[in-house]
Amino acid sequence: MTERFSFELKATDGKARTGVINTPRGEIRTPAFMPVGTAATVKAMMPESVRATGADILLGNTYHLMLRPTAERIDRLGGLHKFMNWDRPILTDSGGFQVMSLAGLRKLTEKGVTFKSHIDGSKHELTPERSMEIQKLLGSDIVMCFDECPALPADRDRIAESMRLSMRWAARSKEAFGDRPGHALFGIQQGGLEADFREESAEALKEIGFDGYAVGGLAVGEGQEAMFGCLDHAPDHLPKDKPRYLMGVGKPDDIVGAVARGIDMMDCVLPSRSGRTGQVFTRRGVVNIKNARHADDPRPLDEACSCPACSNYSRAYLHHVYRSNEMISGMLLTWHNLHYFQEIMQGMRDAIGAGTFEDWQAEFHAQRAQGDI
Ligand SMILES: CNc1nc2cc3nc[nH]c(=O)c3cc2[nH]1
Repeated sequence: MTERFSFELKATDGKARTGVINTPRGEIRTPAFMPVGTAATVKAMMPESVRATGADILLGNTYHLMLRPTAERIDRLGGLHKFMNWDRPILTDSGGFQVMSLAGLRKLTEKGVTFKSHIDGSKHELTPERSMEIQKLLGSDIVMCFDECPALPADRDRIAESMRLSMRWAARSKEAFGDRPGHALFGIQQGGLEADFREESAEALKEIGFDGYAVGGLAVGEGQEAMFGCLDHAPDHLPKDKPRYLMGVGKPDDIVGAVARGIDMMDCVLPSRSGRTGQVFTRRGVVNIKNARHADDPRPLDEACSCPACSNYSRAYLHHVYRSNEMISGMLLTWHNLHYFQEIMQGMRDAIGAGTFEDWQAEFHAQRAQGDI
């Protein structure tokens, strides 16, 4: 077990990379997908089940936990790992993105943001310094800089102004983070879809120096074509020897396309949220389990899947418990979706290691039928 945080690049295939991030709480195999554990739980999953799907690391949300139960209470109770019974690595985001998408009555200044809680309307402030303090109280292994993620579409002036504010906040985040062996601080590249601003942001972050670099400002409604267009150049300016984390992505084909463009880590609520709304991801495409055509279908969701849902239950059963609004529906479908997302990651890690990523991608796309299956 290492006391330090380090990234080992094991192999590359084109722009795709595979490696291992070593942390005091265990290793993270890359490319890695992080299930989202918003309020100290990956919804509908026990932590041991999250691990059983193949996850090495999960994500916690600063915004939600600072409001309820508060970072101070989690610290008094031994930190987030102990609190939620997950002893492997946790990455926490810095809160800015959730403030802009969830909170009420927001006021943005050079200092930070003030806002009203979406839970009880109480007033709060987030600054780079406060975000670092909260993430330290939570005990997270990978801390994210406090940044501002502009809504797209936005004009170039707005994108530049926002990116430059985030770069000043990145420097303040680094200053406030201090020197914490075994813990990592990741900078977040901004710049919208503008190649010149993306390069300027990367240069600013490298000047400050971070343990890893996120590509932020994407998966905000720009669509896959625009996102991939940005990913065709944005990661190129980031250090090759540090992990690259694309925030908030995504659907299976988004994930594959991002890895093909040099991304090492991703997170998304899609597999868990979809597990609760009956949307099931399979190697042949999406199954909407609420569709009446499944009512008498004795087959599993996916014959080739080894998860508990596919091993022990029929589509007819899963259709029934979804329609009956039974809790086991969210449990089984979430488990399946997370299992499938981790299977995609393992497939890519193996293919990149073997130099067969092109063929793997071709097979991945060939298997996907259109629409419901
Ligand atoms: C679901 N899409 C999405 N989730 C995000 C989280 C983020 N956090 C910090 N900074 C970001 O730019 C950022 C962008 C994001 N896009």
